[in-house]
Amino acid sequence: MFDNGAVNAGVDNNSESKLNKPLYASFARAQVQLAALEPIDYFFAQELCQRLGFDPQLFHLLLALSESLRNGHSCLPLESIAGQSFGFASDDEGLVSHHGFIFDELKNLDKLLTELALAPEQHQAIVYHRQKLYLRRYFTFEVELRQFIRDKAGGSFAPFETDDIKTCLETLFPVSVTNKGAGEIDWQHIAVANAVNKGFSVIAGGPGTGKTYTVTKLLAALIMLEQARSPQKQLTIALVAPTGKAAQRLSESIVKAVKGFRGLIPDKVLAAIPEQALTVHRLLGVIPNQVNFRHHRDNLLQADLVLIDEVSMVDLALMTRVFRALPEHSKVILLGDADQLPSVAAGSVLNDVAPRPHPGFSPQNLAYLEQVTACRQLPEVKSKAGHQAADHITYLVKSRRFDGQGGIGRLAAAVIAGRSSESWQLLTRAQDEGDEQLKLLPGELLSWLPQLVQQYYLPLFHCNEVDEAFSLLGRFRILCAMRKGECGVENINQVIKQYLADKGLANASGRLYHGMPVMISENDYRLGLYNGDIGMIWRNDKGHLMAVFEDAELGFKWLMPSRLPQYETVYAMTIHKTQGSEFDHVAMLLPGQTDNKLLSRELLYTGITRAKSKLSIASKANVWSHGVEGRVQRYSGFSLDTAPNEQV
Ligand SMILES: Nc1ncnc2c1ncn2[C@@H]1O[C@H](COP(=O)(O)OP(=O)(O)OP(=O)(O)O)[C@@H](O)[C@H]1O
Repeated sequence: MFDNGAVNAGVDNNSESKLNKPLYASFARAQVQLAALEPIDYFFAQELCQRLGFDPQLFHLLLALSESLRNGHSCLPLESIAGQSFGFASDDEGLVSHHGFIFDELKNLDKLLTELALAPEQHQAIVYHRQKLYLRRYFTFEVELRQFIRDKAGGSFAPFETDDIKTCLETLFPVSVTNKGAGEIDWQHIAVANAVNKGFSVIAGGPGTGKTYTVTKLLAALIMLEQARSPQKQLTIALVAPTGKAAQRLSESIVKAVKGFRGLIPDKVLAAIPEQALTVHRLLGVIPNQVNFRHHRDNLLQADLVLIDEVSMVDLALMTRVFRALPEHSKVILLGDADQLPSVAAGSVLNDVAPRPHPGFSPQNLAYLEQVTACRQLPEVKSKAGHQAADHITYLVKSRRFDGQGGIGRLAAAVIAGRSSESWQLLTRAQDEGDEQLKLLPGELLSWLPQLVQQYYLPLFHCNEVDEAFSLLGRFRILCAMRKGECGVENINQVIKQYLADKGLANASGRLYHGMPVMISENDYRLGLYNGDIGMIWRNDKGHLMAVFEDAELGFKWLMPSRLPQYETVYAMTIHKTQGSEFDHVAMLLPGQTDNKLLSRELLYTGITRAKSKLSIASKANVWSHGVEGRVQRYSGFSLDTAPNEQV
């Protein structure tokens, strides 16, 4: 069946026996018909059809659902596939390699799934709800998370007096520019005012918009107000981020902000702001070799407030687990940049809770904000229906790092807005216009790569101390869109290793060498090393080659290389893996061809915004515009604004 070349050939829609028989004789036969089919999709669909019947439409819906989950969606909306072909592929000449399968129209698919009784209360492994098909696990996560957030947003804590908030804000924002003139709203001031009386808040904004600066003032505000209300009470605050690197950056930014606030904010208040951030996994308490954490709904965390940074990287399942482990009274503050790539695993929590553009505040919230900040220019929400999720979100818009004139900031803004020709012009003209920040690298890899290696990687071999080497390593990184191909991570790392080996410094055949930068590619909870952690191979005082990693408590953690979990060399890394990190100089390489599903404006934006002061890009014009025009879309059924009985 299906392997005679015709689309949907051999499907007997009327046959009684069809529901008992697998549609394809084997996985290999299915692969002949359907392009990009993975074993997991096939066996998932087989397994479920054993119970639900081998209806061809259902079987292929299940394949599509499994593929959706692999691609990070939390569900499969029927409208995204109804009437369309699935698994079809042809080559450049139009020669068909996989005939695929054509899905029925929406109303027929809807009828089929409705009749199968897959509603949430039916306790099937899959759920059909509001024309979306889910794996029950993800449906449950969405329902749960939405309810948790709504409960927090509903506020089960004692609010502060408005006058006290006003006084506190006057201390924190003494020369507020809130009313300086039209369009000059100080969103940092508004963000603190907005979050200080809520149980759930999101502060979102691009790089350098002052998220950490603002949230440090917010923590100070909460501590001041709490100390005034109950002097004996010490707020327990947990600062967390999804990766070790992001946690380290959060700690550093908070320390810097606290230092800058001395004199403005009482020392007693600043002393109560924690400066050490943890990874989300560490907060929840990893149990080696188990998916469950030490903290969960029956063993709650002790926290009055949990601040989660870089939320775009946190997936749906992990976020739900954090909320499950929180006591009822604890507040949650999420920080992140919703324009960045979503999490690797399924979900797009930040995007789902913080829709853009901001629809405005509800009249009630607006009145409160006007009262405590004296700002009269805030946007009011147009529609008054539903739950006011937008009241819990504030966007910071002004970058303090990129002044709007520098190339990196302008390029990032043009890319995320999808303005492909403008962004390409920024790149091509950068040289002529003397832009110090941007550079378009010439086409041939070997015409520019050696110079960057000499500038940034050769000096690693001349460092006497390991901390000097780490600080050098943190200054520059090559970011690739992909792993494979000439411009992929694997090839670039090999080319650099060979170049260094030719100079007698590195070892290109895979043996360890002094000064080799490595990145961990699997979590090892016992060693406290996580996927994405970056370290170096370094000769210790005794002359032994050791693996060394920066460590928040120890300074450096030294390990025998034989103990390392899986790792790879890291002169170049994927853009995906650099989320949560920044470098003074970034060189970003795009593939040579446009036939690449990974390219998207979110990917380019994430890569661009990893650069603090210099960005060099190697790309062809057509690949660049293909990337800027592409979008990452994540399907989910999650919305905070629907009424409770509408579920998800
Ligand atoms: N209102 C302000 N006045 C002066 N400096 C500010 C202000 N807001 C932010 N900054 C400075 O701008 C820089 C970036 O701020 P911050 O690190 O808080 O931004 P962020 O949005 O958290 O950045 P990231 O992209 O690193 O997450 C810091 O040096 C900070 O001290």
